[in-house]
Amino acid sequence: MPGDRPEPPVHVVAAVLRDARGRILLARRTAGRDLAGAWEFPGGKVEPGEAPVAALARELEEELGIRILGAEPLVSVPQAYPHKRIVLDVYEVPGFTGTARGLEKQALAWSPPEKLASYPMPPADRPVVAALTAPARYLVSPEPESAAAFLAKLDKALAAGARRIQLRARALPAQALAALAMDARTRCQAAGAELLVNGEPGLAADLGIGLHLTSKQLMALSGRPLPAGQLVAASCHDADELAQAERLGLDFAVLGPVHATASHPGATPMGWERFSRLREGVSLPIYALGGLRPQDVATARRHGGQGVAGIRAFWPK
Ligand SMILES: Nc1nc2c([nH]c(=O)n2[C@H]2C[C@H](O)[C@@H](COP(=O)(O)OP(=O)(O)OP(=O)(O)O)O2)c(=O)[nH]1
Ligand SMILES: [Mg+2]
Repeated sequence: MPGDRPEPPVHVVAAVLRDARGRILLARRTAGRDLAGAWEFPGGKVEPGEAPVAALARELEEELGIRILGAEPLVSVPQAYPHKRIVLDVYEVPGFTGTARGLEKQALAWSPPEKLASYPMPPADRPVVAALTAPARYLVSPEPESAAAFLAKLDKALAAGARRIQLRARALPAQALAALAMDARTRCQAAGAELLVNGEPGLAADLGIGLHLTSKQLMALSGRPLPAGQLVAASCHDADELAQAERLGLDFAVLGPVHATASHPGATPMGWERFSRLREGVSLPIYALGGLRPQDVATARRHGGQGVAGIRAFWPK
């Protein structure tokens, strides 16, 4: 209907609580409620007029019997469910007093971060788990001028902490690209970083590295092109592409352009509001791309993003 506005989302606050061993607390939703049986981050709905952190403190006192000593924003995930929309606003809690107990008869579990993904959770929680366990920045290589120059930059980027990198070299002949990807793989492995190659499923399979699909490749596929455990990502610009990325079981997507950018002058920027609305329709982790800087991670996280992706601004000079 023209002018029809969707219901405003329900604001939900939830906490990342850690024990002395770094494990994170999950609570199981009890029978008879929506999403019953799913494991979630403890929390609940913000009441009218209530500040989010006050709501968080109240919910954790009611549900777990603890008092929090602070709360730092982690990620705020807009998510559309069949009968409602929510914003799952998640905070890192640096400390708390008391012992967490399931005061509403809910089961509790302390999970190491790397095991979180093995718990069945509501769709809105997948981006939260990704924010806790995967890199906030995704570096996309500028078209390499020479192999040596590219590898020198890669070394610098890895030394500066880059942990997820896309080798995008659309102009290189196949053999030169394969050689460069092998050298890059060695360096990324040594640094504990992930490497994805743009647009080359065969090369990714041969080298056992990740694959970043163009939106055109994404839409032509009918299944996931590499086994689970080998990263597959895609460039997306709209709801159909994101839905296809989710259907294929991809690991993450890049969505943009958020702002105008010199590398894609013809594309219409979507802005943060549209980024959030598109994010709502899928539960994939999504990097924002387009006219962003590495320091825009917090802004991306406020709109439900995993973080930011970029080309020039993201590489050491
Ligand atoms: N607390 C929490 N809620 C989540 C998570 N993921 C997710 O989709 N949700 C959804 C489930 C619910 O639809 C909504 C939270 O509502 P709720 O029913 O738990 O709220 P509440 O604790 O205030 O409980 P109630 O008194 O209204 O039953 O958010 C999560 O990780 N933690
Ligand atoms: Mg609750």
